[in-house]
Amino acid sequence: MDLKDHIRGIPDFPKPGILFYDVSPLLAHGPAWKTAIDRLADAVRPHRPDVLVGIESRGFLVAAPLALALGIGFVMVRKRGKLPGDTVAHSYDLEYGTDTIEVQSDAVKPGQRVVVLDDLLATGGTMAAAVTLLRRIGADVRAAAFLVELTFLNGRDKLDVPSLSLMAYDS
Ligand SMILES: O=P(O)(O)OC[C@H]1O[C@H](OP(=O)(O)OP(=O)(O)O)[C@H](O)[C@@H]1O
Ligand SMILES: Nc1ncnc2[nH]cnc12
Repeated sequence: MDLKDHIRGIPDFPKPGILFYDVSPLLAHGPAWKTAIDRLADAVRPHRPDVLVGIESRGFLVAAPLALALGIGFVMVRKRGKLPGDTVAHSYDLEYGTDTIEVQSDAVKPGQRVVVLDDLLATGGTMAAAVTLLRRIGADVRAAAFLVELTFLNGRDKLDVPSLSLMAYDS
């Protein structure tokens, strides 16, 4: 099955000049979505994660079912101000703006092996910020994984962990 058949490119969203890669059709198609999670499970399993981390919000859609498929726990990295209790935060640049993400300080036990999930790798700013945060709370970050990678933005150059993606676009 070609998963790219279920990704839609929408020009000029959220601002002129950006081609938005929309994963909604993939999520809405049961067999394609199951295939995507199965393929990610096969790619992520060799990294032997103790826990998966998802980045709000589209990263949650990937990490939660994948954690269930692998039989391991799921931890949330959220946008600023959403998580209760003691948190650590990190700000970063996006392809179309800036943002801040947070994680609860006790979300991961020191030395736990984690793989971080997001729907899409663009400039890499979001994932690099998540890796920084997770290390600050003691995580052993083993890999980053995505449904879609925009290779022309060279996001993986910002990451010092192995980066896995199911679909790559070069423009
Ligand atoms: O590699 P980068 O340039 O950092 O961009 C990728 C990030 O941008 C999108 O999230 P967005 O902040 O738009 O939020 P959303 O998941 O809530 O839609 C996407 O889901 C990634 O998290
Ligand atoms: N071009 C893009 N399409 C979809 N999500 C994105 N997140 C950052 N850049 C994006």
